[in-house]
Amino acid sequence: MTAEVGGTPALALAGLRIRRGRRQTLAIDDLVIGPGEVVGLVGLNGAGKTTLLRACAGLLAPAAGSVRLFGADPRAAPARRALAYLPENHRPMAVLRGDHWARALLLGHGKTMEPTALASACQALALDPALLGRPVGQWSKGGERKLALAATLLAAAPLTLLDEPAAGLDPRARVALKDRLLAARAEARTVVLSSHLLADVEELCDRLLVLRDGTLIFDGPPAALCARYGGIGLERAFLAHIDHG
Ligand SMILES: Nc1ncnc2c1ncn2[C@@H]1O[C@H](COP(=O)(O)OP(=O)(O)OP(=O)(O)O)[C@@H](O)[C@H]1O
Repeated sequence: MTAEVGGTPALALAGLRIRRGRRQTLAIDDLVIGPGEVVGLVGLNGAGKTTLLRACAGLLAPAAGSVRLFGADPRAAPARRALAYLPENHRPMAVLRGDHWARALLLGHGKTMEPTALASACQALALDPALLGRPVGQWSKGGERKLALAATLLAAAPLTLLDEPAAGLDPRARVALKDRLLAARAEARTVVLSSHLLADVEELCDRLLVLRDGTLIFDGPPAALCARYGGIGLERAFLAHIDHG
């Protein structure tokens, strides 16, 4: 467990157990994320990253234990107001215009949409705001992802959970996303993001969580994991830890 940075933790898990049928898919005994931390969640396919993020967002009922967002149950109104969550494969109805979808996403986070702010948020993610008046079904998948990210980040929630935010983005958009996340970090917002891109996690995150088979096997700065394996680089250190840690 890492101590909270100050005040109420943004996220606190205790004795958490998530099951699918009779199978346990997640077991986290103790995890505290303080306000202002930017945390990278990594693990091989099926390790439990999405399950953990969904549990934090209050979308999975724990078989045991608790999840607290700023001290509140994630399904309670105060926690919902503090949270912005973008799932991995969030797809809109194809007939929805981009700006209408963005409005719906923001409403879901309790925010109203300022058209100029949305246009700037799109530009900041290398998305042409001229697309906003067109049905999303006519956009590329990367365009949809950029819009979903723009609206989620525009919510400026105290806690943002992003499931593989960079998946499907081109290099320009990925760099733009990293700049937006670095800006969120500078504003002391708490962000937890899952990713398979270890270099991005190393660049963005103060803290790395490594999941293996639904359990947390590393919690600390990315540099500490590299140092443990003799400075072989984060990706190789991650794999060494998965295999032997
Ligand atoms: N709908 C489902 N029904 C049953 N089991 C599921 C379902 N979704 C995920 N699981 C199982 O839960 C475990 C964790 O899956 P999860 O999707 O959380 O992993 P992940 O780390 O996000 O994987 P990936 O990197 O592939 O996205 C896996 O064993 C997976 O098979």
